[in-house]
Amino acid sequence: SCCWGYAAHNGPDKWAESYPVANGRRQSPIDIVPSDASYDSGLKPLSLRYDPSTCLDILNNGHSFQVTFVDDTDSSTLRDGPVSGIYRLKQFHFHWGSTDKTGSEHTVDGTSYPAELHLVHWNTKYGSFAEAADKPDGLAVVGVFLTIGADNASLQKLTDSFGAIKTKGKQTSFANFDPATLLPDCLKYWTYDGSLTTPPLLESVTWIVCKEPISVSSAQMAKFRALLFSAEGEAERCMVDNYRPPQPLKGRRVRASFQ
Ligand SMILES: NS(=O)(=O)c1cccc(F)c1
Ligand SMILES: [Zn+2]
Repeated sequence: SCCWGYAAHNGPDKWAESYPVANGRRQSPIDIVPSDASYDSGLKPLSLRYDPSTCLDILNNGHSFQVTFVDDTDSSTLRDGPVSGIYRLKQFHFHWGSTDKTGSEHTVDGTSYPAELHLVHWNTKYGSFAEAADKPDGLAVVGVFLTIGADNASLQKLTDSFGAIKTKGKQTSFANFDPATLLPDCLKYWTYDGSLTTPPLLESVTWIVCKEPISVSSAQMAKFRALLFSAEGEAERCMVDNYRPPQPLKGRRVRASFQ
């Protein structure tokens, strides 16, 4: 009944009670079926240009951990790809599982990854994230899958700060982090029209899901899972399985930037 979450009483199956758009026509995430995606030669390469000095802080918001950026200039932007205009980076965050078998929001041919990174950008034609958040072309989120492998030095900078943000509501300064270090070498992507994957589930997102994953080690995943959904002084609830399962495609087309 209270705030939304990922537990049985307030999780994805209950969200439609407070957010009827949960049953809408362009909900996210989806299962991406590569053989059903159509190559679109009109899709441009992604232009992601980030300025590490715009990195502000890292926060446990009770649903995930999030790194927030100063977005009052065009220093950190997404251009081209499937979008027109300039989109500014607002924040990035992750979704992950309780085991390495599950955790991503998008799936590929029904396969889940242990985690998924979301880099959230807003369309500068709307002046602010808040104004852009409910417009059909308001947001563009780049999704990057994480796969178990070698330690990821860039992720290590994030996990090293987790001691200061273990519980809901904690935040700490986080400077000079370059989000480009979290991107795969190859920026081939799938794109489709979708939504926020958490309440308010607004249908305002152009999704750009990278085909190539980045690595994360099992030890690093264990650190993600040691974060807490709960606030200090509350009964400890490990922050795991903070992902929404795939939603119906409802006639949408998924395009590929590659053949
Ligand atoms: N998980 S997500 O769709 O990227 C998202 C959810 C809520 C707010 C936001 F800015 C991004
Ligand atoms: Zn997300």
